[in-house]
Amino acid sequence: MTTSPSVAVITGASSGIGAVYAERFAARGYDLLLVARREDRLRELAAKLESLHGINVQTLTADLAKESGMQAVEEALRSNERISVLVNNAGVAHLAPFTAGSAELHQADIALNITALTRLSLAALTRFQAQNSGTIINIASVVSLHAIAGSAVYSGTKGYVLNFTRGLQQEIEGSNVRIQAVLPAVTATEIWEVSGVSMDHLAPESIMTTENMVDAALAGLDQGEAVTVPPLHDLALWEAYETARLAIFDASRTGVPAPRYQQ
Ligand SMILES: NC(=O)C1=CN([C@@H]2O[C@H](COP(=O)(O)OP(=O)(O)OC[C@H]3O[C@@H](n4cnc5c(N)ncnc54)[C@H](OP(=O)(O)O)[C@@H]3O)[C@@H](O)[C@H]2O)C=CC1
Ligand SMILES: N[C@@H](C=O)C(=O)O
Repeated sequence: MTTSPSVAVITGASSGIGAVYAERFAARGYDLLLVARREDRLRELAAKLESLHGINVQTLTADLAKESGMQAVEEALRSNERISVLVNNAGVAHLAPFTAGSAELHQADIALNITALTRLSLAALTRFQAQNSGTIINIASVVSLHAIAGSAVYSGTKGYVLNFTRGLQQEIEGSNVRIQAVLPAVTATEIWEVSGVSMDHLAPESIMTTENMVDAALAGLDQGEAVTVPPLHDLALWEAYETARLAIFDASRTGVPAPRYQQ
């Protein structure tokens, strides 16, 4: 009896980081379900990966900032029992002063970066927990840890992705389900043109290729990391940050205002 390959669902697979995740999961023998709005790009990538790797690739054209798009992907995640990987990668950035953006623009960015990621995680994780297997990869950002002028909404959404992932990781502890948060820094993709900041304005030495970013992130996944920061060389910095973060949380359970606030 032959068993069908598992399926990896990759959102935002029509360019950049998502397209490389598609290639890497194809090389690992997965069938794919590729999601984005640009159908021509998805079909082109699907044809290439099918012919290179002999796998089956489905495409789903969906706007994940819209209810109908979210529902279409939720339905696939709920109904296809072969899906064992979800890469929540689709995301958008508009890097400009907060008050220069409209309510509609901010709402659409939040819908894609937060709402869609949350709903697709729910659809996938419900089944993954029931079958005690499956992997979710959530693409956050180093700006999950820091915000600068012009990145308030984008950093806010990516902060959500990191903390949301941390919460889920606590809930699945002890099971065979895996959830990883990936925090890329500057990576050479189209997101920069969309964001309003050209990559030409960035320090060339700070820019990582999509291939290096995804390969490092997958190495982190294979090593069992919960949070992977591909370009961070000094791991001691991360460990100090984690230690301080947890220490502040624990030390805040005093029930008493700190002396500096007592008048
Ligand atoms: N590049 C960087 O420097 C960094 C990127 N990231 C994150 O990496 C992820 C991937 O981005 P990246 O590869 O850089 O950028 P790209 O712009 O190359 O890719 C974004 C992907 O998301 C898809 N997408 C955008 N809007 C929608 C939508 N409304 N519905 C469905 N799909 C959508 C795009 O496809 P389509 O337009 O066809 O819909 C595209 O496939 C994002 O979450 C981003 O925040 C994090 C840190 C750094
Ligand atoms: N995507 C980048 C900004 O647009 C980032 O997360 O650093």
